[in-house]
Amino acid sequence: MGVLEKLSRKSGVIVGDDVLRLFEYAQEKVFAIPAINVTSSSTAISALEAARDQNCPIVLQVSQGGAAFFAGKGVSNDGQKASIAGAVAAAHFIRSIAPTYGIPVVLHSDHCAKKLLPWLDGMLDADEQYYKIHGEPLFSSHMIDLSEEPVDWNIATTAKYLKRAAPMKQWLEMEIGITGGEEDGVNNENVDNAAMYTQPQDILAIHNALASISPYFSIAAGFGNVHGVYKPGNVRLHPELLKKHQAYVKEQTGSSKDKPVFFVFHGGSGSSKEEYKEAIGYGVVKVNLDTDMQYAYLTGVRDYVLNKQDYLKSPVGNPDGEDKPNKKFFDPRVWIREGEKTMSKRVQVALEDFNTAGQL
Ligand SMILES: O=C(CO)COP(=O)(O)O
Ligand SMILES: O=C[C@H](O)COP(=O)(O)O
Ligand SMILES: [Zn+2]
Ligand SMILES: [Zn+2]
Repeated sequence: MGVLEKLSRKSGVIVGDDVLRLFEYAQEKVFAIPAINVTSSSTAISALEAARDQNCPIVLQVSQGGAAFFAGKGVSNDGQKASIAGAVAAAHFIRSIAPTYGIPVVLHSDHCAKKLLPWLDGMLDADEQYYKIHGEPLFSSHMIDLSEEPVDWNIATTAKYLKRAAPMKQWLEMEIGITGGEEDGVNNENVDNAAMYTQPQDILAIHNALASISPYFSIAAGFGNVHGVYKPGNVRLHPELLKKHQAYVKEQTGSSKDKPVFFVFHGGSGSSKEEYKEAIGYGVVKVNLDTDMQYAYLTGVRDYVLNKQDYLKSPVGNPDGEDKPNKKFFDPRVWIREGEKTMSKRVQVALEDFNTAGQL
């Protein structure tokens, strides 16, 4: 008995009502799905492998910069061309490989600020083209992040995008309240403290505006979240705000649900198990993790290179003999694999922390 019973597609990229059912089930069983930022086939499979081994669903997401990296840093990103092409390529790769891992996968795109909207427009064009052929969008979901703009404009523009996504039953995640730290080169390190903590009235206004269009949306509400990892004590999270938002929306809308809102936890790296647990208890269904994964991937590669340095200094010749070839040490499948293993282990820790493990 698990989430697979609720899903029409049990393996590979899921869309539409399956995404809704997955998040509903997560709220009911009080777990969240880690959303792992992927920038390559290698990081994508590291996350898939972890979810397969823990028998659970996973969200894979590409940021605007990550998508450009997928396309290749040597490609011009004028007009978001590289970010669009890279996101589409990542989506096709993930769609093609995910069934091999035998788990449901949500295919998502991360923060899209106002100046990056041409990127989202380009992905939506690809979704609509895919929909014409396959009856479903290429991506399960996208994020729009107009949290730095005036609230009214944020809500009205998000609603416009949800209207475009709705006929495809595509999920849209939006942001209100600014996530601190850095994202896509936008520095929010000195942002006004109050702007980082969302007000319940804003959540209600969003809920009312979006629920009348489509049920397929979630809110990344600021509760002190910060991207990146900092010295302990520098970030103060207030997940209890999410509890207040749920109670306020329930009271104001007369909803029969105790958790009428699907929340997303941004800046998941560096938080404590207690913070995750509390936030998940208040209806967080997705926790974004990037920085911890970047570091985990590095450690495997770093330790390999440091431990094997005498075998990596030249193509031939190592401590075992000056004529010994080093090919089996510098083959990228060997050292990149070490990064995959350490990243995969870190994803597994998240799957346990968020109570995702074993939920299939
Ligand atoms: O929120 C994130 C991506 O949107 C990830 O944040 P971290 O890098 O802090 O894990
Ligand atoms: O926004 C948060 C994610 O960590 C994405 O980061 P990025 O823009 O450096 O790829
Ligand atoms: Zn943001
Ligand atoms: Zn984020």
